Amino acid sequence: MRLDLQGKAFGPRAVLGPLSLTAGRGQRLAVLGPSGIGKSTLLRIVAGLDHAFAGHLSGDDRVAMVFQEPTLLPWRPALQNITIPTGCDAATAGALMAQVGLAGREAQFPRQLSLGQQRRLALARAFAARPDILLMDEPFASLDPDTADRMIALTAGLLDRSGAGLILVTHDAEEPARLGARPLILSGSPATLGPAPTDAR
Ligand SMILES: Nc1ncnc2c1ncn2[C@@H]1O[C@H](COP(=O)(O)OP(=O)(O)OP(=O)(O)O)[C@@H](O)[C@H]1O
Repeated sequence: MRLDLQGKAFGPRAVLGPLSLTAGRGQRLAVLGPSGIGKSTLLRIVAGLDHAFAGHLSGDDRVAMVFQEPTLLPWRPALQNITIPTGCDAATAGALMAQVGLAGREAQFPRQLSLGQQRRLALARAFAARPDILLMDEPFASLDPDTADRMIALTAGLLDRSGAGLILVTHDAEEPARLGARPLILSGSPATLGPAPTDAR
């Protein structure tokens, strides 16, 4: 995947300036920056969810997105929350549920799961789509520290096993290292991408 962005505006407001970003299998990147700088906007462009920008997105990598909110189907049991959106078979979905510690909960509905369990289900669903690049938008925010730790470890393990690349959007300066991701900072107005200060030393 390669994004050559000339600019992205919402109405008269230029949010993102010229920047380039490349990602692929096995490559892990993290995009950091203050609230409102344009991190989610950048990720939505990379995901192909926002086409209203000046520039060019190329590559045929398969992407899967994990949002901060689990965005599950409330009236479908956990297993079908994986099989329906991704088209994967029940055995694959069940194996992924086991890998994220949800074995035995296949028939439960999202409201019967804790927030941490719902997030893990959303993580399993993302990997069921067999992505070349996993896109994550603040996936560990508003979890208690132990639950966040567990989810970070699960994500790292699933990335290792699948070989998928990662673009992580986060506020947390420690998460990139914990996932082995190269930190990039979004800054300025309109915002552009640069290496994190520790990277530049
Ligand atoms: N659909 C939209 N219409 C108009 N403005 C928008 C839209 N989406 C985002 N913006 C604006 O673009 C800017 C960047 O938003 P974005 O959500 O990408 O920032 P962010 O860095 O992800 O913020 P946060 O860390 O708080 O999630 C913000 O000023 C926001 O208000």
